[in-house]
Amino acid sequence: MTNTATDLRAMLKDPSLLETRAYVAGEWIAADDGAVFEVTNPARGDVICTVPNLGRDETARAIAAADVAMKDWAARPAKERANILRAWYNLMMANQDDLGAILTAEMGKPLAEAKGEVAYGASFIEWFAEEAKRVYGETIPGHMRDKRITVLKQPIGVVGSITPWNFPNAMITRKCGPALAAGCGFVARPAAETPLSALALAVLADRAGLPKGIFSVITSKKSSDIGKEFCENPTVRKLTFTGSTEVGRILLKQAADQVMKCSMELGGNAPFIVFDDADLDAAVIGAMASKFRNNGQTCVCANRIYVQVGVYDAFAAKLAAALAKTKVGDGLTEAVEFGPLVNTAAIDKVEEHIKDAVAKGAKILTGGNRHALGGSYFEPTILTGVTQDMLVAQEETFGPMAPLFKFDTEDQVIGYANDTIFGLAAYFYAQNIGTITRVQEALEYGIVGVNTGIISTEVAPFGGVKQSGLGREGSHHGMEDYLEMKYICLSV
Ligand SMILES: NC(=O)C1=CN([C@@H]2O[C@H](COP(=O)(O)OP(=O)(O)OC[C@H]3O[C@@H](n4cnc5c(N)ncnc54)[C@H](OP(=O)(O)O)[C@@H]3O)[C@@H](O)[C@H]2O)C=CC1
Ligand SMILES: O=C(O)[C@H](O)CS(=O)(=O)O
Repeated sequence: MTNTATDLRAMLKDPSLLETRAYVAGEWIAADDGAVFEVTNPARGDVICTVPNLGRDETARAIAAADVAMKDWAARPAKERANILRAWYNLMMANQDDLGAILTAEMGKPLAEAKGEVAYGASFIEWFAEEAKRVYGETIPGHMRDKRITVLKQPIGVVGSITPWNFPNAMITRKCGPALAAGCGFVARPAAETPLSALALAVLADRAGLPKGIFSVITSKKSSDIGKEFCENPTVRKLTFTGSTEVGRILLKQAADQVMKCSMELGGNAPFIVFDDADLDAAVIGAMASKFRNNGQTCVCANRIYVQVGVYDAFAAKLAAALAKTKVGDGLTEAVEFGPLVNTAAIDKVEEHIKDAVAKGAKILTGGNRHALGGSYFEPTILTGVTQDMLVAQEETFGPMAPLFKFDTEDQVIGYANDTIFGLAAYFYAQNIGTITRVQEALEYGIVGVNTGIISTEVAPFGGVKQSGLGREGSHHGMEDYLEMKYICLSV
């Protein structure tokens, strides 16, 4: 093993996808002041490359270019936009291996999972290429003899986008797909930890024929200045954000000054409930998928696992046995289920939750320590005897730690599950149709998985209630966040 930059370039079929300049107004640029910041590989701790550290001036230029470009882009026939988006989708899938390798290098998720994210991300471009052709208005019977009423759907305008490091490909395409399909201009600011996936998408966007200026990628070490430019620049009509509820609140406050339309995909605290009559083997498969996907660094992952008293011990033993078959390592060089966490700060949160739970009576069934590989690797962990008074019941762990809570009755576990400010995803396993009907209705969440631990798809409306967000992404509903409705009253 040499270093990531050398190994990565050797892996890539198309090394030009490892782009290290920012993409602004259709040009590949450095920062105005020449500043750069490092992009590191969390699996090895080495520096992959540097990218430009852009600020508000470069962001303002990207916004202005998007505004100019969208005049023609929005005026094109929808099928023209659809065809270009479809060409972009085709290029993403044709370069899936390379995009996956770049994603693993900068974020750490194992290569198989990274390639899966590329396909998931591409599916939003494919889906919204089709939705572009179905932005329908309506006519309404007039309220007076001489009145004719129509309703138009028009692109909302230039969109500012801020996304997290945990899905550095799909979180961008889940936003730019509908925005570009609707005819909007789009300025993306990816997380500082993971700019390379966004830049690779821009390389392919250019090749697909997206008009210069309609899509820009702002790389920056800090995001707060970029966020302020998005919120204060009068040309920006929409802010779309995926990340923590804490930052979502900051952005909503900033966006209020211009009464800016916002889409917010925020934090979660997903309950995963196993009833006595559940298919336990299926529930274990679901828990492994939901809890440990992306090393638990997922807003919809199971954060609290509630197991009914009659099957608690059996479920715990089966889950531990399944976990024992998994492998931790560098996702670029070997087939593993667990890579490193994105950084060592992420480990601090996991350790804090474990320490707090054990201090309050929980037991470590497996794992519980930093991994022997060092760096930001952590042992996949299961805790038993977890209770509602522990930190993990109220905060996202965002790491490979499965806390098992015990419950007695349906009413009790619904109360536990809903006792949080979050409302993104929830899951439960049961066979009785009465239980299923009552529980799916009683859970206060935007997404409910019934006898499944994976709910992510481009065809369904993804989003949360309470403090997990505003709006929906994916499905035909996903277009609405990037359209304005215009009511025309014609007097004849
Ligand atoms: N609902 C959903 O679909 C998802 C929700 N999340 C949530 O995100 C969190 C984990 O991701 P994480 O990246 O740590 O979340 P953060 O909220 O810390 O960061 C998300 C993005 O916001 C940027 N950011 C941070 N502070 C500001 C600010 N003041 N103004 C503008 N932008 C800012 C970050 O930039 P930088 O990091 O470069 O500083 C990053 O690009 C978890 O809570 C998770 O639940 C994650 C993915 C999906
Ligand atoms: O970042 C996340 O957690 C994603 O929203 C999860 S998903 O869309 O891949 O389910």
